[in-house]
Formats: sequence, C-alpha cells, structure tokens
Amino acid sequence: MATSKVSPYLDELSATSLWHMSTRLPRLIGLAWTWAWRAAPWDTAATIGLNLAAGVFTAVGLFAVTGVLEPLFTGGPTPERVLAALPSLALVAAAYAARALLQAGAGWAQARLRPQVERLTELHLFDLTSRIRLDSFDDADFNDTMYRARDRGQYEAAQVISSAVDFLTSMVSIVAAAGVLAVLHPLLLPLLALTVIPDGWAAARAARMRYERLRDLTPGRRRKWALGDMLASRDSAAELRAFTMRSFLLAEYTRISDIERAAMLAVARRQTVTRLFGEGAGGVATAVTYAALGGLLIVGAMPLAVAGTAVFAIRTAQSSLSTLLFALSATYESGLYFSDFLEFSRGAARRLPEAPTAQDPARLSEVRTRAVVFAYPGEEEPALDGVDIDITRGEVVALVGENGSGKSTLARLLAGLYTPQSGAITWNGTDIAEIDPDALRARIGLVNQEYTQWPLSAQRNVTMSAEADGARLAEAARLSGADEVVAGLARGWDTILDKRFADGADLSGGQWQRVASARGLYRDADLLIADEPTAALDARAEKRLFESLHAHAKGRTVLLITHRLASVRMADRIYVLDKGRVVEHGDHEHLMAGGGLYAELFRMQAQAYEESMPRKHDAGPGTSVHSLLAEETPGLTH
Ligand SMILES: Nc1ncnc2c1ncn2[C@@H]1O[C@H](COP(=O)(O)OP(=O)(O)OP(=O)(O)O)[C@@H](O)[C@H]1O
Repeated sequence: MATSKVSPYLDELSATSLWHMSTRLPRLIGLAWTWAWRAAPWDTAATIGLNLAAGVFTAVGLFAVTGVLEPLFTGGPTPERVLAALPSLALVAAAYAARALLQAGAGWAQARLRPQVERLTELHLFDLTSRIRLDSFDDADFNDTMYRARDRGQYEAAQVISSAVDFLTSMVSIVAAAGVLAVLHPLLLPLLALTVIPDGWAAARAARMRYERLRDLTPGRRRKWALGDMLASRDSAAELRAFTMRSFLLAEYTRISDIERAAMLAVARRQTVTRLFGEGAGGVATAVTYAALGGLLIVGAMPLAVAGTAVFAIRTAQSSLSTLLFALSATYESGLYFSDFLEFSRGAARRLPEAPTAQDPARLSEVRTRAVVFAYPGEEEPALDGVDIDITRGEVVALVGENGSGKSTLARLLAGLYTPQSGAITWNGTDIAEIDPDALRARIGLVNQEYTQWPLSAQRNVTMSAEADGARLAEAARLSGADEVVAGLARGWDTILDKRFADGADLSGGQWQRVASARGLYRDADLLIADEPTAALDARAEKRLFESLHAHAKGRTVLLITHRLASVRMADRIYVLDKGRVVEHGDHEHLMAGGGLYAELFRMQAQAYEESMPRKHDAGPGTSVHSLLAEETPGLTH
C-alpha cells in the first residue's frame, strides 16, 4: 500500500476498510467543520440543523406509514380500514411537507456555505504561498503538494461538510427504519445491514483507487500543466512559432496525456469490477433477506400486515443506507482531497519565516557578510562558499564574476530573501536573522535581474502599492529613464502594462528594464541592490542609469552587479566572485594591477571593443571608448 511520507492525514485515510473509514473520518469532518464554522457560522449551523431536522421528519413519516399499513392489512370492511388509516395518512403528508420545507432551507444554507468556505480556504492558501520562505519554491515535493492543494484540495472542505451532513441525515432515517424493523422482527436488522455493506465497501474502494492514481500522476500532471501554459500563453507564443516548437510540445503533451489516460482507463476498469462485485454481493444479500421474510410468513412467525410494513421499512432503510454509504464514500473521497489541503497548510506553516525576535533595523551604516555558505535546496554544491564582503554607507560596491559565480545569490541573501546555512550577514553589526524581515526589506531597494512584469498600471509597476508619492515617482522615473517610456503611453501612468487586458500596452525589453529600475529607485531605500540593471538598455540609457546610480549613492548605498566592467571602474570597491568564492577585491586600479580574473575579464571586454573600433590613428582623437580602455589596460595598445 502506498502511504504518504508527509501526510499524517493520508496515512490515516489510506486503509480502505469501512471500519477504518468510519473511525478516521470523524477527525477530518471535525477539521472541515472548523473551516466551515470560521467561514460562516450561521450557514454552517443552518446546514446541519435543518438537514438533521429533515431527517427527523423522514423518520416521523416512516412511523406514520407503518400506522397507515397496519389498519389496511388487518381484516374488516375496506371503508372502515381506510378511515382508520386516515389520521396516519394525514401525519405522513404533514411530515413529508415539513421535510420538503426543511430540505429547501438546508439546500439554501448549503449553497451559501460553499462559496464562503471556498473563499476562506483560497485566501488561506494564498496567504501562505505569499509568506513562505522563498526556497520553498525550489523544492519539487513541496511544489507537488501545492499543486494538489490548489488544483482540488482547497475546494473540498465544503464538500466534506455537505457529504457529512448527507451522511448524518440518512443516519437518522436508518435509525428510524431499523427501530421499526427491530420491533417487527429482530432477525430483519442484521439481514438489512448485509444487503448494503458490499455496495458501500465497493464505493469506498473505487473512490480510493481514483485518488491514489491521481496522486501518483501529480508530477506528470504538473508538467502537463506547464506545457499547457506554454501552448496557450502569450509569453511563449512568439518563440513557440519561431522555433517551430509546436509539434515537439504537442508530442510531449500527448505523451503525458497518454500515460494519464491509460492510468485512468485502468482505474475505470478496476472500479467497474469492484462495483460489480459489490452490487452482486448486495443483490444476493437482498434475495436472502426477502427469502427470510417469506420463510417467516410461511411458518406463521409473522402476520401479513407486519410483513407488508417490514417490506416498506426495508425499502426505506435500503434507500437511506445506500444514501448513507454513498455519502460516506463521498465524504471519504472529498476527505482524501481535503487532506491534500491540510497537508499543504501544515507543510507551509513549517516554511514560514520565524517570527522576528528583534528590533527594526536602524538606518544603514554598514552591511557585512562573514564566511557565508549557502546551497540551494536539494543541491550538493554550495552556490556561495565562505563569502566575506563589506558595504559601507555612501559607497558603490560592485559584484562581478562569470555566469553562475554566485552574484545574484549573494544579492538575494543580502536582501533577506534566503538564509545562509552558515556564516552571518550583519546590518550595523546585528545578524539579519534577528531583524524583522519586512522591516529590513523596507530599507532595501531591489532592481532584480529577473524582474516581474506585473499586469498592473505603469504607476503601480513602479510604486508596487496602491499609494504613490508623486515627487518620488517623478524622481525615480527621471533617474531610470522610465519617464520617456511613460510619456509614450496612451494613458500615461495609468496604462496597464499587459496587452492581454483592454487598452493594455506592450513594452520593449529595455523599456521594461527602465520601469524595473524605477521600481528599485522609488523605494528611496538605504541600500539599493541593482542586479544587471542595464542588460537590455541602449547605450544612452545605460550611461544615464549608471550616472543615476552613482548620484543615488550619495547619502545612500548601492550594490551593483553587472557584466559591463567599464561601468564598475568608478565603484569604491569591487568583489570578484568565482565558483561561489570571493577571489579578489579592491578598486579598479588595484585589481587591474593585480592581473587576476578581473583584469583578464576587463581586457577581454576591452579587446572586443577594440577589435570592432577603427584603429586609433585612423579615427583620430575622438575615439573615446578605445582610448579610454587602452589607457585603463596597460599592454592593450599595440
Ligand atoms: N533557484 C536555484 N536553485 C538551484 N540552483 C540555483 C538556483 N539559482 C541559481 N542556482 C545556481 O547557483 C549558482 C549561482 O547562481 P547565480 O544566479 O547566483 O549566479 P550569477 O553569478 O548571478 O550568474 P549570472 O551572471 O549568470 O547572472 C549557479 O550554479 C546556479 O546554477
């Protein structure tokens, strides 16, 4: 039997037997009930109360039917027998009318309950997904759990409640029918139970088969989901066509769909066999019950009037019992999916950042890292391996190094997005682990390498909130060049930067990067971390942004990550990273004189410029880039 490594709920539910189901389910129903109560106490109470009351009236009706049948089956003239049955008949009519009204009320309360519970579970889910530590998103198992919770689990709390209520309602009428049967003949009761247990067992087993298969298929379904996104998303539409990816993606999608289809068809076959077996066994038991009833009639152990009532009570109890078993298996199935939601909630709760124990950070005077080691979840090689850097207020500090050397990772650690496995990052001497992360982030502006293109207005894409400080917005736009972008938009700052929405606008890569830079600058933070802020900018915009960053550093602090080495010459200090370690540091002159990795990278870039430039004597004194770089790199001129 496959059991979950992570979910205690699933382990509890993973036994098929009715016994296990009936012992484990109450806890789950209790949990669903607490969710429903939190979402809508009145509707929850009405759903349960009115349904139970309706069940009571079903029982009253049943007893009243017994009162109708008994006089009808006893001897005497027909008009008298009908007259004798009339009061009970009136009671039957009244009981069923009352039940209909109560059921209508219960249906209304149940219908109101569902959207309210769903709203609560949805909000709970997104509250957690937006708060959990960033490294959670690098964990494949957790992503599977999150997918299952989002895909179905979050919608099942209301279903658990309504199936559980159906269960309780049918329980009431079964108790009534069983009471009638027990009075009529004690043998009828166990026979009745025999007729429905096989069906119930089959229904529960079939539900679990489907759930287990879907659970096994989760990683494939997630991949199919991602492929579906690529096949139907605007972001990938152009490359999909340009690289003629259609047949490749569709083939992959079809391959996963085929696996899923084969698995689900196999489940459908096994479910049919199981149900057939259950119904067959139930049919045999029903035949045995009626044979027993006939036997009791033949031997004279039961009069005809009583046998007629017994048949009616058996039919009623059977239909209530199958409702009950159906409700039990539906509760069980919803319970399994709901347990995904609970599993996610528990897992996510363990991934929340620890509650801040310390003060808010003071205005920055220095940030330091000491012997910082960090490996991404599931990775053996650390992305940072004993990193020491110092950043002092008012400085422009640059991080350079080849692809994958760990620059962005270090930036994310400094921004408090990841936590090092060992070593320390201090803010004015206090370990940032002891600082309230949100208060820390409020003091840091981040121009991210992989910035998000939010489907919001241009203004909100910069301010990242509903409020805006006009003067700061204008300043950030001026410094980043976003002002020119906004000037070209039909609705200015109010333009939605997403073409999928009415009147939405599309920006070029460089225009988006200016908006992303404005986002970092608008924060007016103590420390601005700019990770590759100019990769998509044209030469003029790049020059303007670097000048802005240097000006911005006055009174504040800038950590700049870039491959454009000509732009870091002015930095107060440059750290060169290689395979997660700081291999050199110092200012430009110091590093060039050292002749290490920095000097090598700088010369390579300079050489690339030189080769594409006219020779110095051809172009005359105006060849600024060439002459500038040649002066900077002794030995480059020839
Ligand atoms: N989310 C992640 N999960 C696992 N490994 C990662 C993740 N992000 C980065 N890495 C790995 O960590 C190492 C450092 O990556 P990082 O992005 O910090 O490099 P970088 O110096 O910023 O590179 P680039 O110049 O290409 O931006 C690389 O080996 C990279 O593959």
